Amino acid sequence: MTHIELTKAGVDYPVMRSGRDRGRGVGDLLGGTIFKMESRTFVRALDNINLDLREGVRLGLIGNNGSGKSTLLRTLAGILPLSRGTRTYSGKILTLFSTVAGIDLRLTGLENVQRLAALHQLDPKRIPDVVEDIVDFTELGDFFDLPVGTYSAGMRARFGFAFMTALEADILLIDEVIGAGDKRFHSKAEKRLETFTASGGIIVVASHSTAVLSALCTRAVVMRKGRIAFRGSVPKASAFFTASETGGATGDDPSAEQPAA
Ligand SMILES: Nc1ncnc2c1ncn2[C@@H]1O[C@H](COP(=O)(O)OP(=O)(O)OP(=O)(O)O)[C@@H](O)[C@H]1O
Repeated sequence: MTHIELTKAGVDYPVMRSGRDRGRGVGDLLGGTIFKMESRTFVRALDNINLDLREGVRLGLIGNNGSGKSTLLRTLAGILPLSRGTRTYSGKILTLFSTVAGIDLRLTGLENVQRLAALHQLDPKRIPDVVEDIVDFTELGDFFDLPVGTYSAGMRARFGFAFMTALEADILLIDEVIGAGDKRFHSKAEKRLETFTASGGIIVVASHSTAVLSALCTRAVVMRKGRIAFRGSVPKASAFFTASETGGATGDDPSAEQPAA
């Protein structure tokens, strides 16, 4: 059964530090927590994260700059090792971080699909169908035969999303890149993600846009200084996030301690 789970997970980045102590920023909302241990400096980017994601979940991550969304996605993906806690998963994980890993900006959309298909060991017989599906979904038209480097950010988001969702993944992890797409793309993406989770897939999307998360996700967690400050429906999480930005919601939400999403 497809699942991905973090238990009491934490990530500390070791950093070089020579600057003086400037104290906390306004409201102390930005970034993780800087601390010293044995004369070395670290940024605690994730702390005590409990997430148990099961089949059919579409989870959004929301939070200020530096609150830990990208670190959490990379931890879920297994790209970053944990400093504490455990990660277990079953299923094939694919990521869409800023762009598709392995893409060559000098090659056309079509050439990239052919290359990436080989990289992902796609059955060559499937490539024509995948190409047709991507052309249809992205609506790139003649741009499909131009180098991907000539695409706008939103066009690249369309291309990357269409390619990743055409592969047979169980868990999709998507960062801010999705926010570059327009409304039409988000509504097409929503339908595709619905189908993906209906057949048992898991999706985690990080975005600053509550509109994007409302369109793509059914649940959300609010990250704050590397911790889960709130978890619940997307509208409730958005309201909590907005209130916390204006000082109306402080401290971790008690429900955040429940490993459910
Ligand atoms: N390579 C790194 N080395 C040291 N610290 C890092 C590194 N990457 C991230 N951090 C720190 O980890 C914390 C979390 O960063 P992360 O990129 O996960 O946040 P984010 O929520 O994705 O931010 P944003 O919304 O700005 O993209 C921040 O304090 C950041 O300074």
